[in-house]
Amino acid sequence: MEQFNKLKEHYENVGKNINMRKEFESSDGVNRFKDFSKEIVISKEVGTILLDYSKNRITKETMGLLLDLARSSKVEEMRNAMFQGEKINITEDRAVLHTALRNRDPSAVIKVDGENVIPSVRKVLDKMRSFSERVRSGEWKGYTGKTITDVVNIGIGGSDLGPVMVTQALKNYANDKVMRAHFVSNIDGTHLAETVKHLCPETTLFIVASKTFTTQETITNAQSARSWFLEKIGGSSINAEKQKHAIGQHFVALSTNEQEVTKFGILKENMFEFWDWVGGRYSVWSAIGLSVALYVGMDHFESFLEGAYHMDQHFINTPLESNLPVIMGLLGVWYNNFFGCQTQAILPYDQYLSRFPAYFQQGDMESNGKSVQRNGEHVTHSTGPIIWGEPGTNGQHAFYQLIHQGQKIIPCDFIASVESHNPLGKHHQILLSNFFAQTEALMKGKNQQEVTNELTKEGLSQEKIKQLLPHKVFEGNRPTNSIFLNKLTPHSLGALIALYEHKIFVQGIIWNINSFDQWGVELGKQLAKSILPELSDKNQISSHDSSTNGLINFYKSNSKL
Ligand SMILES: O=P(O)(O)OC[C@H]1O[C@@H](O)[C@@H](O)[C@@H](O)[C@@H]1O
Repeated sequence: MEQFNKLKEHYENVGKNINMRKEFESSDGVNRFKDFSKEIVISKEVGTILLDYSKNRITKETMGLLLDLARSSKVEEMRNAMFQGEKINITEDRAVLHTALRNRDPSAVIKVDGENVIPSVRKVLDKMRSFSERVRSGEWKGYTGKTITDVVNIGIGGSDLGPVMVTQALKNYANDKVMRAHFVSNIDGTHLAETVKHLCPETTLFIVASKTFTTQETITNAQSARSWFLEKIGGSSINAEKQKHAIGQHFVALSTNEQEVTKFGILKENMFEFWDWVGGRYSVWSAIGLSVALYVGMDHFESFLEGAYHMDQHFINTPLESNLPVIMGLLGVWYNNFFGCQTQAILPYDQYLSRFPAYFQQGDMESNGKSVQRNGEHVTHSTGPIIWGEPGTNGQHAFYQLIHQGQKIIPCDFIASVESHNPLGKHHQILLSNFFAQTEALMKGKNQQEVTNELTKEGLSQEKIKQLLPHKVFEGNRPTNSIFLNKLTPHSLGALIALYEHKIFVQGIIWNINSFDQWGVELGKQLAKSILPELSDKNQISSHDSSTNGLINFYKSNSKL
């Protein structure tokens, strides 16, 4: 593509030689923050989100060329198509409408196959409100008449990671005396066993969360949870009618598949519906968010939706050059496709956001980990990066060494809030001083002269200085974005997640891939299903490759089958 070639040329002639420190120290450097940062107001109460992207290897020309690439890749047209409900998920023939779930415009009309989806969305939200209020207030009782104190969300992937991350992020808005939230995802029996160990069946509500309601891990965990529950309440000593009543009070489902839900034994009225146009990894805004609503209350959940809606509005209405998701998406393309960077780190300086990187590992890698273009042809360019990260400052004492002095360029997103929920004396200022210092250090580095001066000041001999010098030099020029919130609230969290969702969208469009299917997760599932029956007896097998046979036969010989 012409724009790609232009960028390639720009990279060769300018981009690869950009030295950020020199740019900041040049006469124009004082304007660099003003030129390469954007502040958007997300709400009056919550304030703004600031994106500082000045510590990137870019010039104004780079940004201009990247924006041309976005335009020529039809980012705006595809964005509008997504918001309007066109079936842009072509391999599954589905619309992509997680944005409809958080649309707060009372007169919104968004049609899929000629039908406005908004009334159904609002109906489910109403149902979530009335249910969560009844449970939280104690009006909804367990089978022995006790108030529910614990919810266990059983789901995996998109039916788990969102609720896990958001409940963790909004812990400050919850009251553990009203409700505690637990999550079971892994098929490893340990996860369920350790979770229910200290729970009382009379006061526990299980939420079975699965879009398809056929996911092996979730259904098996749900069946085992039901067995645990029934056994605890008296097992076969209580009659079928009583069992049915008890299940009705303690099991609800979040799904698109009514048939499977009722087959499992969950009452239709206890099912919270969503639709095939909600992708699993984009489903926290749907009924999948029920555990969040139960944990923090529906008002906070709706405020979370509102924050995302604000970011949606920003994404739709703002010119590309001031559009946060577009800017972040393009910077990612710049490093991925021109510098050959393989990974992208997400580093929240906020303990509440400790699962944010893990959440976007699925969000980004399941969306853009593709090798085939929308038209079925193989891509000839690099696509989705490897996403990873941990909260600061923990990461600093673990893997930042490689970011500072390793051979790989790792673009990093630093995320922090001006105001902390737990400032604890100086804690928050210490945290923020690290947030500021790291991006400065990564950009600036420390040159030979600076190291020499420092060591001389310490009184080291010339010989020792010579020995240490190469080890203590920091090349710098490591790119970072800083995302600064006023405060982590349901509202700003919603906006932050939507920012990343749309960034992923922009990149998917530029790479011309379908960000909304996930065929890559199927093969392993299929093979596991065919291997499972082979594990039921001691007979040695030879139906696989020698490695797989060897592993299975080792298990068979050594287990107590
Ligand atoms: O919500 P269910 O249908 O159980 O799927 C759970 C997860 O399954 C995985 O294999 C992926 O396809 C994810 O996108 C999905 O979120």
